[in-house]
Amino acid sequence: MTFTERLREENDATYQAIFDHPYVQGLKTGHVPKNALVHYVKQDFEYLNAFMRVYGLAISKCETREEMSLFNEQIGFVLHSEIHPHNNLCEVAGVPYEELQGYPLAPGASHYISHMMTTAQQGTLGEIVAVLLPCPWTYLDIGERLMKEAAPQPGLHPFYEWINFYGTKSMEGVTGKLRSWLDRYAETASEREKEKMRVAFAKSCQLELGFWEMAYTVEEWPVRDAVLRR
Ligand SMILES: Cc1ncc(C[n+]2csc(CCO)c2C)c(N)n1
Repeated sequence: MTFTERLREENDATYQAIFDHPYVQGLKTGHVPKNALVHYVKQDFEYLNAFMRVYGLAISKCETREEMSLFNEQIGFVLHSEIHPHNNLCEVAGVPYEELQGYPLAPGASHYISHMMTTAQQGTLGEIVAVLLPCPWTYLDIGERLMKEAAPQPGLHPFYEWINFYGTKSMEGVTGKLRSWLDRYAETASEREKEKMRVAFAKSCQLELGFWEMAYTVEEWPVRDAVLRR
């Protein structure tokens, strides 16, 4: 069993809980409350900014052009392609994308980003890939299962674009590349480093679940007005 196969197996219950989450089930049936769509896009816009910064920190630790190229490619993908699924959710919510940018992070999103940033600042490249991998991998899992179970048709299913984006080749490509790099890093990592990779990966899986919950419950800080909009 490869290192990443083991990670997938160890976190199977979390993957399943993500798929069963009412937000994801709503994407399947085509019914997600408007305020949950809006909150998700606001938070995810900021999450993607943080994700690119983490790739930037990863580049600062690369020793080869091949590694630099992998992370550089991914920054381009987030910048230019991840806007499509966001646009789909905005269209269903009936709110322009531009209105959902620049909001403060809600607790769940903040927690996830802090976990990624801390790992990026303190960890090895292997730990950084481990912290990032659940992001494409849990979305690929959701996308593939929704493609099968909802079999969405263009023009008929409101979330066709979203499901199609995450359930097809490009997500498989990103996930496969990050997995093969992580498997490679694990081959030469010490037991202690591998343990850190396992913890980083497991926490990110849990925080992915937390992100859906944050969006579904429209989670805010306890004293809302005390957190200023940037
Ligand atoms: C909370 C959250 N988790 C995962 C994704 C999906 N995603 C974000 S960046 C990226 C590309 C990785 O290089 C992918 C697949 C998301 N949008 N929001």
